[in-house]
Amino acid sequence: MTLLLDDITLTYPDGDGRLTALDRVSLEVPAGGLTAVVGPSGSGKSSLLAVAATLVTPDSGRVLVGGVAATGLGRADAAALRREAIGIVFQQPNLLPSLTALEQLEVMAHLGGRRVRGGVRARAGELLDAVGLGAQAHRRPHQLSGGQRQRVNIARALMNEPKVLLVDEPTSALDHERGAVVLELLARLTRARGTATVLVTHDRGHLGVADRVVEMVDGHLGSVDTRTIAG
Ligand SMILES: Nc1ncnc2c1ncn2[C@@H]1O[C@H](COP(=O)(O)OP(=O)(O)OP(=O)(O)O)[C@@H](O)[C@H]1O
Repeated sequence: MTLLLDDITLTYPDGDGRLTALDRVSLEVPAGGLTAVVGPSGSGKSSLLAVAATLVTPDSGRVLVGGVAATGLGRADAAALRREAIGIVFQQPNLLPSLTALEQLEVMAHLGGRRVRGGVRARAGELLDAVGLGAQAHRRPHQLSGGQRQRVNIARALMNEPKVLLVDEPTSALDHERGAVVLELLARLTRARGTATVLVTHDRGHLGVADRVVEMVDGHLGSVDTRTIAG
């Protein structure tokens, strides 16, 4: 199993007590699988992604990335694991304004501190082709549409060949049609590149692209029958 969350409990300080954001949550995502997480506001979806990304340490439970324990690591080891094995796509692309699409990807490889097979530039160009932006490789963010920026964001997250791809509301700034293009792309890349992908989304209209849909309710995770929410 490429991403395994095992019996995760996460609490936050809340006045005199603690608020339980994740209550004994377990989730398995295989290589090449896309799991969508839906659920009401405040149900714990972002907390789940933050724990999977090793950005937040749970009170109890284990996170395994490619069979390697990601919980209980020191700060430096957790940062190295994130750089090498985890790609993160946030809601807002946060591209660097002065860099071209190609350069946004190249920077990631240098931050990763390792040689990318076939050369950094070649890989960046290949990923931009894969997200349909080969012709826009030399444009800066202000010369791209919102959907195109989000596609650069996804390509950038894949630059260091992560095992796990964590994606938070990638379509929130896009209309339905452009959102559909981004999610179909995500599903295709997940299968082609064998990432274990977790997608948090409010948008139930596009869940057909997922292999599996789970629902967070009040910190608990349950399965959803996609046939009941398709369309
Ligand atoms: N840093 C924090 N400190 C205290 N409480 C927090 C913190 N972050 C989140 N929470 C609380 O934990 C619960 C889960 O929040 P979380 O952000 O994971 O939900 P969500 O499902 O992602 O919500 P949304 O869809 O609105 O983004 C909420 O009750 C929230 O208020």
